[in-house]
Amino acid sequence: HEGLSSNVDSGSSSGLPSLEDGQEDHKRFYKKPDENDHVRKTCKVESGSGGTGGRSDDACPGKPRLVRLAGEQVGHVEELELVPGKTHLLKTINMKPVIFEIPNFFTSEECSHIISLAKEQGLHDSATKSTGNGKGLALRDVNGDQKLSLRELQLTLEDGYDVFLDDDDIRQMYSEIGIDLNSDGFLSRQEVNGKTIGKISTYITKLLEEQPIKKSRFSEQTWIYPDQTEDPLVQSFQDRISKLTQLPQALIDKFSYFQVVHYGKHGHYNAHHDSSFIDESTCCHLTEDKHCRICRFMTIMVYLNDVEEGGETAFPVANNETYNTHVFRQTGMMNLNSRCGDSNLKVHPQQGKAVVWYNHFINNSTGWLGDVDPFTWHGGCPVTKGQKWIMNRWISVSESPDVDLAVALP
Ligand SMILES: O=C(O)CCC(=O)C(=O)O
Ligand SMILES: [Fe+2]
Repeated sequence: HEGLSSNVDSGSSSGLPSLEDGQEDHKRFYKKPDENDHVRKTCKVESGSGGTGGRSDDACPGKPRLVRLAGEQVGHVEELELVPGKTHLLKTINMKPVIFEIPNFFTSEECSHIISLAKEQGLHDSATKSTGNGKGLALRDVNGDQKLSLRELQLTLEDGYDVFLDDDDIRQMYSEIGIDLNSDGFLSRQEVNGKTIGKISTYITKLLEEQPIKKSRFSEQTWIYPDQTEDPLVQSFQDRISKLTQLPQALIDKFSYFQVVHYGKHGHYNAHHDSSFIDESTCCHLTEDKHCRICRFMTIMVYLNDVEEGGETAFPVANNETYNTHVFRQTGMMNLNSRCGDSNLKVHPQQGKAVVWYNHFINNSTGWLGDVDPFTWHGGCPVTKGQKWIMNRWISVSESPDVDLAVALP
């Protein structure tokens, strides 16, 4: 069976490196604003870039760079003309990580229109990770005491199945499948045998069918592909994104699809990063290629309705000076379904409002995709009354401008 002691939670074994694991960009980024060299306010769009040129900056003419809007400070407001003849306000609501709000990014008619497009297409249950067959389940004896506590079993399942259980759920499972016979709340080496993982696996698969609320993400979704629709709003959305982000048009055009998500009662999405940590050994996703990791430089999320109660977007570690990945995970803070109240920042849903943030820093030497900003952990709090509709638009970027900007568009 799986060796209990060999699965110490080292953060990186779970695919979630700690801040210490090579996270350098955040240290550079979150220093005094005047020393901040990641935000290039001086760079200009090259004339005639026509979808292939990137942005350059005065210090480095001709070299394309990604750009991040500075934010300046909480409360800062900038006027933007995202739609001809209309003014939108870009409000800085947080600096670590940098988060913006744009009220009325969509009108209420536009929101309803997008909801109808999604309904016409039909929505499907959202899944984050496949529930697997339990074969890869790595028992997480975090403290190395050769037995698994209730919390350690929860962590094991959070990794293996994307299911978030509490102590009572685990006890119930033990009693139903007949393990932990002495009911001490620990699984010792003697209590774990070759059949244990299979029994747990079967139990969890059934439980998720019966109680989807235990999933990491409880919602339904669909994707809308602008290049497959003549819809004028979808085209105008592309335009707004381009004006807002000031990123090369090629990036905006390349992955233009967006996701519409619907949460019913108890719908939620536990804390996650929208992108993946840099890993030299894997490619950034350029297509739906499952081998590559997801690289989403930026998130633009829009609330499509007013939620009667709950459904805030929570940033549990925003501004947390003592943030540490291991502590965050092990204390169950990812579980927004039950811990939303402990979040440092919560954005209230409001129809038409966009929330915008950068999942990555800019790598200072390449000018392109840098580390993930670990402070961007976020998720959707449970909807306690009514329902919630959102749309997600991610700006995907690979490690290199040569790849991203060279793509000839049809
Ligand atoms: O529902 C929310 O407020 C957050 C959704 C989210 O983070 C996502 O879909 O990636
Ligand atoms: Fe997200």
